[in-house]
Amino acid sequence: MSYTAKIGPSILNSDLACLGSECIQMLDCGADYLHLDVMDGHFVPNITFGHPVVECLRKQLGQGPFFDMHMMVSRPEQWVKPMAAAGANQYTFHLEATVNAGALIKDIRENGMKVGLAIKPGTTVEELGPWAGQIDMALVMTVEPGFGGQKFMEDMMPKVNWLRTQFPSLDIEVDGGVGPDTIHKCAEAGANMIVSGSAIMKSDDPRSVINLLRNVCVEAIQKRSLDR
Ligand SMILES: O=C(CO)[C@@H](O)[C@H](O)COP(=O)(O)O
Ligand SMILES: [Fe+2]
Repeated sequence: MSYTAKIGPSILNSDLACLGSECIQMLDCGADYLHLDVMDGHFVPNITFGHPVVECLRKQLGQGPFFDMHMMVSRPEQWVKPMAAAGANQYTFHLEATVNAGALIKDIRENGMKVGLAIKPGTTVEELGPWAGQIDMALVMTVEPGFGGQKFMEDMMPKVNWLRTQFPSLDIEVDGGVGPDTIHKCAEAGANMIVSGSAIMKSDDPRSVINLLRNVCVEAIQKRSLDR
């Protein structure tokens, strides 16, 4: 068991006019990484930002913070090089958005980034399975991608459980509606990379929320290791 609990705030619902300082606040509050949601208005019915913003963030924040790019875009192949040049660390693309996941995985690696592979709620985890040995992280969406602040879909947990059983060392991320009320389900199922947007951003005490999410995850990881 080589994975650890990591909390990645999603800055989608933050004040995007102050993106840099919002990210710095999250890191100061103990975030392990930043989950940056890229939407193209085509793969999802919303638009956010692209690699020029990521480049500015990297300049402002320095080399330290880990940027997990959640690419909710129709042609993920198109943005690999620009995102790598902008300073992205991990390129998480959607399985539904490509016809050649193998070539894309190779390209992401050749451009020096880690590989994340995401599935929407309607995609079965068995479709992701064949790629799991070639990626760094699997992202199980727990809402329909496109917007922050939606209700957590508990019926996605069997996917997480299946992945944890089949791939004991894989980083498994959950994203959508995750906060203090839903973290236990995610942690018990085996998720270790926790994306949380509104629950952290809207809290008066983001540090406590981040700590709570991490503690629940750490406990679940310890319990799983004792049960083995
Ligand atoms: O990718 C997405 C939405 O498509 C997420 O990263 C959300 O932005 C997370 O926000 P909450 O659901 O936690 O508010
Ligand atoms: Fe996301």
